[in-house]
Amino acid sequence: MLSPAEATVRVLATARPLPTETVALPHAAGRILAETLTADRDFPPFNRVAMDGIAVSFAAWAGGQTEFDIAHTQYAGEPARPLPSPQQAVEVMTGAVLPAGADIVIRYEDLLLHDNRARIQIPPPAAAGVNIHHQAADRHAGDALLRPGTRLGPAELAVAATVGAAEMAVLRAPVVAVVSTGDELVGIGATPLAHQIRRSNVYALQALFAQAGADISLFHLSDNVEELRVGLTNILAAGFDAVVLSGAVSKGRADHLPGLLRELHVEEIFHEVQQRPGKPLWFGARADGPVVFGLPGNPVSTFITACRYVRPWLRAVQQPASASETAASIEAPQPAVLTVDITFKPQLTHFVPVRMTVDAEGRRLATPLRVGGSGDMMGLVGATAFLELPPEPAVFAARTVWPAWGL
Ligand SMILES: Nc1nc2c(c(=O)[nH]1)N[C@H]1C(S)=C(S)[C@@H](COP(=O)(O)OP(=O)(O)OC[C@H]3O[C@@H](n4cnc5c(N)ncnc54)[C@H](O)[C@@H]3O)O[C@H]1N2
Ligand code: MOO
Repeated sequence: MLSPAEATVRVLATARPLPTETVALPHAAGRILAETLTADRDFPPFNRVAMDGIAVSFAAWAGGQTEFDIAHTQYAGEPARPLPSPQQAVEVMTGAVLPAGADIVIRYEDLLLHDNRARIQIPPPAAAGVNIHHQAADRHAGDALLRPGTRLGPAELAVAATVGAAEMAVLRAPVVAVVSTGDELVGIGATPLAHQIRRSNVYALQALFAQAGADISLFHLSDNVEELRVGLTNILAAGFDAVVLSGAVSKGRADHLPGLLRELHVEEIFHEVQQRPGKPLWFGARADGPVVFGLPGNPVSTFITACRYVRPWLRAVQQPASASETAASIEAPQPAVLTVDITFKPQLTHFVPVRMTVDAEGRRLATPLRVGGSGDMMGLVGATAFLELPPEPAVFAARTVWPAWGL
């Protein structure tokens, strides 16, 4: 049976970068940039007044002059007019261009204004430049600001807007079918009969994959082989990048998926991984078609295998071929200190949902949550990561360090 590390290699080997498309800036939120966005001008583009007040010549003020006639007022959005003489001042508003000839701004709070004259109430500082955001202080024209592979969040979109990127090349979002299977499952709006439960897994998967940038369609298929065959045939032909199934991959008489997928020309890449939860995990791919994840149906197994295998695949297909730091940007576990002893005897990698905290020395501490078993989805509430404990040793002592995957 494959280890989680070997299974990961096989999953990621199927990941190809998605094609690029051009989208208008308001539609780029959450997408992965596929080009370099550069500064089209200096930032700030001019010496920008940073406080409302007056602009004067520092040399005049430092030379002893404390009263200045106000020559005119310079608002933000007006072409710059110079300071007529070093003995005068210009009233300036935040965001205005600093008048040529002035090199310091004094806030209204530090002035007395009377009869078009300003008297400065504070001593001059050591040097000019105060309350001025100097041209190119942040970035120079031509500087690369955002590189391919960057996920476009709020800050990145503001940068794109300020350099005038009204549209930009991004990777197409992965399109993913999330499919629940099982005759015991009813919709969330239904009142289940005594032998039924509401389908919950697909909503966890939908939220998880949406966070990872995917476009998701939900489906439900019954355990009836004929219905499964027809439903799967349609889903496999519908142009999805990935099909993620939950349930029906274990050894039960209604666990038809592995056989059916083979019949539908989805090549099995592996079935079963040396892990708990999630041992029955199935993974395959169809030539010129989607990859298919068959996640074990128990809710904790579904969730952890989705985090551990599907999400890295979604990240990998969202790395443009031109991105330089591909390997680094693919998710990696972080070391964390286990806070309690754990004993786990099976020769399986053990995934343990934990809540992470940081101690006074900055160490990341992992405290296991009380999860009743892989059916106990309630136990996952509050989890912020899961530990990956190897098959050996059977006893994991408090204060030892293990890899943790963030949720
Ligand atoms: N004889 C064996 N039995 C089982 C084995 C095994 O190795 N030998 N493995 C166990 C493990 S481990 C797991 S995990 C489960 C996985 O089974 P399946 O993937 O076939 O999943 P199902 O049987 O369809 O469902 C399991 C469980 O999860 C519930 N479920 C399924 N889908 C949903 C959903 N969308 N929302 C909420 N709950 C869902 C389902 O009702 C079942 O209770 O097999 C063990 N058995
Ligand atoms: O290993 Mo299964 O995935 O625990 O319930």
